[in-house]
Amino acid sequence: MPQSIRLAINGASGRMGRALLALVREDRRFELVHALVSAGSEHNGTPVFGVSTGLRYSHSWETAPAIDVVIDFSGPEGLAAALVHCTTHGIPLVVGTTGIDEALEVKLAAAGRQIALLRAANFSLGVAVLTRLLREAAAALPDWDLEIVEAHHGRKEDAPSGTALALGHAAADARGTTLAKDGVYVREGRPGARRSGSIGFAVVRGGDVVGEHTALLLGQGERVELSHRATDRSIFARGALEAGAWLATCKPGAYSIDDMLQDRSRRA
Ligand SMILES: NC(=O)C1=CN([C@@H]2O[C@H](COP(=O)(O)OP(=O)(O)OC[C@H]3O[C@@H](n4cnc5c(N)ncnc54)[C@H](OP(=O)(O)O)[C@@H]3O)[C@@H](O)[C@H]2O)C=CC1
Ligand SMILES: O=C(O)C1=N[C@H](C(=O)O)C[C@H](O)C1
Repeated sequence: MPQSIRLAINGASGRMGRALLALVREDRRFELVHALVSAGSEHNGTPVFGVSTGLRYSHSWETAPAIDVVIDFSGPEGLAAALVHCTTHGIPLVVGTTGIDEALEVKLAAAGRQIALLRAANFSLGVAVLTRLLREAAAALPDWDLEIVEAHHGRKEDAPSGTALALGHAAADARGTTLAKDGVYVREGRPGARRSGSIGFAVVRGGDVVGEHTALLLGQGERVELSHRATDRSIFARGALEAGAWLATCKPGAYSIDDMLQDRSRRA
């Protein structure tokens, strides 16, 4: 049997981190060698899988052992630190964190020229298909109004979600425009009539909603609704692990989920 992939999870104590730990424990492709949390975390130094395995949560990259791939679901600050470690040591990095600002975007673009880096705002297969369907619908119905509505749990920190923005970028691209030009994120007071060609975003936050996205294509007398509803975080974790196993075999470069799916179907 080939050697297992030495995996580090950045953000290991979070909602996504816990979903990953539950799967990794049963996945013989991987050996979890480092589980990172924030410097102030209550989990720091405590056992990850119970005392018998010896692995403890850590806030330090300096004490990291040899790693074959890092999966990050930590947030922008944690991701910035992971980027430094991965680019310094040439380690492939899977990025799930969303809500990334311009400065970090620039660093990510640079890192994608040095290491194998795969980013996805959403690791579910259903959202990959939804994105393709939306591209097609947005291009086929160029004059219809387009609005993207998303809903998430009340603890989510960024808005609109990374997935909503990725859907918006895909639709804008299919219509030959950009979100910088046509995205509308706030409507309040008397914003006036809807500007033709704009792409609007609406955000719902509350409860334990895992993640829901709907693209509304609104015509006169009819509409198309394309929706995806995640009901279990393990779908994102499973997708991220597939990405990690694949990325560990890749040369440096910036990759997407579509790159992985195409490469795997070519090899099959
Ligand atoms: N691409 C996708 O498919 C998905 C993306 N996401 C995105 O993933 C990110 C995380 O989401 P979620 O798990 O819900 O968030 P949580 O807040 O539940 O988890 C964040 C985790 O990151 C840790 N952390 C915070 N700061 C640092 C740091 N500086 N270094 C290392 N670890 C750190 C926290 O540790 P502690 O609190 O113990 O200090 C915690 O374990 C978000 O950006 C979210 O939008 C979420 C789901 C799916
Ligand atoms: O924070 C979350 O929970 C999620 N974040 C991602 C996003 O911002 O799109 C993906 C998923 O919807 C869950």
